[in-house]
Amino acid sequence: MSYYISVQNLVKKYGELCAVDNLSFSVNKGEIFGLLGPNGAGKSTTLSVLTTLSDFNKGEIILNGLDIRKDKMEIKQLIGMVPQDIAVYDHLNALENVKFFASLYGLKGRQLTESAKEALEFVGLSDKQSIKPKHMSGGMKRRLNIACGIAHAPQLIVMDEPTVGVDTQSREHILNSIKVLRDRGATVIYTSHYMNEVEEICDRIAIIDKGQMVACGTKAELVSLVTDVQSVYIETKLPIDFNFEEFKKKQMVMPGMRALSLKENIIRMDITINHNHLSKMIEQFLSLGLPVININTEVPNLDTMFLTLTGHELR
Ligand SMILES: Nc1ncnc2c1ncn2[C@@H]1O[C@H](COP(=O)(O)OP(=O)(O)OP(=O)(O)O)[C@@H](O)[C@H]1O
Repeated sequence: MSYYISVQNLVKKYGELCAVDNLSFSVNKGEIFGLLGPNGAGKSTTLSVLTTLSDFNKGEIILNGLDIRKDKMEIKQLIGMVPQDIAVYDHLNALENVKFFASLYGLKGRQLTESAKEALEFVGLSDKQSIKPKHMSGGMKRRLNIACGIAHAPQLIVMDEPTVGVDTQSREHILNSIKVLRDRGATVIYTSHYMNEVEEICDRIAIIDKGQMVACGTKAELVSLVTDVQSVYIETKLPIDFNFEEFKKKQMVMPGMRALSLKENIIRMDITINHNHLSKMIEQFLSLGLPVININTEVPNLDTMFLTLTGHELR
């Protein structure tokens, strides 16, 4: 299988400090690929190497069939970078800012203006074209930062913590926009230390810590590295003569069932993820005359996974 991006044994040092330590991963075309890790894990450094902004000590990076050491200029043209620190000019208004960045990629004249306006519309700032960044909220500035990185319609969009310090509305807007960019065919690399964001939008996730790869895969694949069991809580109304031990004996023969327990009117079932057939469980409850009042599923999250694999919390 050929990947859109292949990073092999990447090493990047700052003096004695090895910020990226023999990192390897691949990104498919058209996916949102998340780089997740605590502060100082090496995410920004990896992005700055990938976007050709920094050199590296060892390793091989192939992007769209091009070698990053040999084909830097061609690779630059494919990329749109949304940096962690907002990089817009205070003396330019929103439209002028976006036009400035898009012009660096060769856009000119009417095409430049149209692309810049489209990018502003895309991030929900079309009515703010003539506003300067200093008169914008943090969330608006973040969205302008994104417009500046995408106006030239790059194949690869690299976003370094694009939601830091934004209000909920802007955050939702940004996350939805990223999915739309992916659905339009762009490949997105997204870094964050917000676990829930990465879980929500990324197709695959690489978890890095101290410059090294901890694990890489879809959320389900990552979670399955540490556990294959999830808990299902079914709230019911138990008859006075309900015999839990008998009920348990019957349920335990179900494929994948690991444990059952009862607390008040809630029955907890620990079942392997690939055997979690909710409809069958509901049928069984109903056939025994037990109404299903509420169902909750506790899926192990990436927090648990990170803690289990590294021995410390993500933050
Ligand atoms: N220009 C630099 N010179 C020296 N050390 C650096 C430089 N940039 C980063 N580092 C160090 O390299 C390590 C990795 O930093 P990096 O910024 O890549 O991590 P990160 O995962 O992006 O963290 P954050 O989430 O805080 O941005 C850290 O120990 C950091 O202090």
